[in-house]
Amino acid sequence: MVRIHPSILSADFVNLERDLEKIATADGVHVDIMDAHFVPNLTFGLPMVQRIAEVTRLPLDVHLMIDDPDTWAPQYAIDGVESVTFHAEATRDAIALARELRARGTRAAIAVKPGTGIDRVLEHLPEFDMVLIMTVEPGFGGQAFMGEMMPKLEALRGRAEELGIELALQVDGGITAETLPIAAASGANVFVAGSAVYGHASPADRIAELRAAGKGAFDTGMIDLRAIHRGAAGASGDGAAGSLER
Ligand SMILES: O=C(CO)[C@H](O)[C@H](O)COP(=O)(O)O
Ligand SMILES: [Fe+2]
Repeated sequence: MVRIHPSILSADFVNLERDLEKIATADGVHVDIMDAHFVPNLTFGLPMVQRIAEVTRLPLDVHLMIDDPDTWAPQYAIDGVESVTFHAEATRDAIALARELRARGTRAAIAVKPGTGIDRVLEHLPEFDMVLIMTVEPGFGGQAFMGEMMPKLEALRGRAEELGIELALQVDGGITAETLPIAAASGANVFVAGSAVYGHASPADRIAELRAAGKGAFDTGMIDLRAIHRGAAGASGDGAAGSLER
């Protein structure tokens, strides 16, 4: 199933309740928490997430771009929050943190920046409910999609299939009706879109377009699309190499 999670980073923070209503047809709300340390930008914290959870019926997908998630992430496992995503580059102990989040009743997700490899995530895949592959450098909306991250998605989807586990595979950054099918063909099934949704006169129409683009990719057949993408982009396995270290 294709899930569309608009990012409220591109919403009007002063009119957030109104802007949340505009995305009522989505599958979840992507909430970017930035601390001006892990990334060079600042958004908001737990009190805002609590209020967002109160005013929307959609499940929240919290993307923590903060230092020391080992200390702070568990606090975000509140009612209405479906998943808490922390960065591999910021955590001291990804497995202990994932277990703590699951114990608190939320889905545990790990994110990797474009320059970070996925070897350790692959090794411990059953510990996570979702993996977020960043397709831009985290920090800002409106950047261009990095197609060279697709081998990471393919490696993760392949490993999840081998293990027979359900894995949500999320992409964040530069998702549009054109780039979404490329990520879907590589195994992604949860799509974050900020500027594409809120930059459109009708966010609901854009959500429908994104959903149709994703469904089209799955109907066409992922294997065929992967082959087309490889042919077009000459994708190599480079993006999947490396460790979890910065
Ligand atoms: O995590 C993020 C930035 O770090 C945002 O979720 C992302 O940038 C969404 O914006 P856009 O769809 O405009 O690229
Ligand atoms: Fe995000």
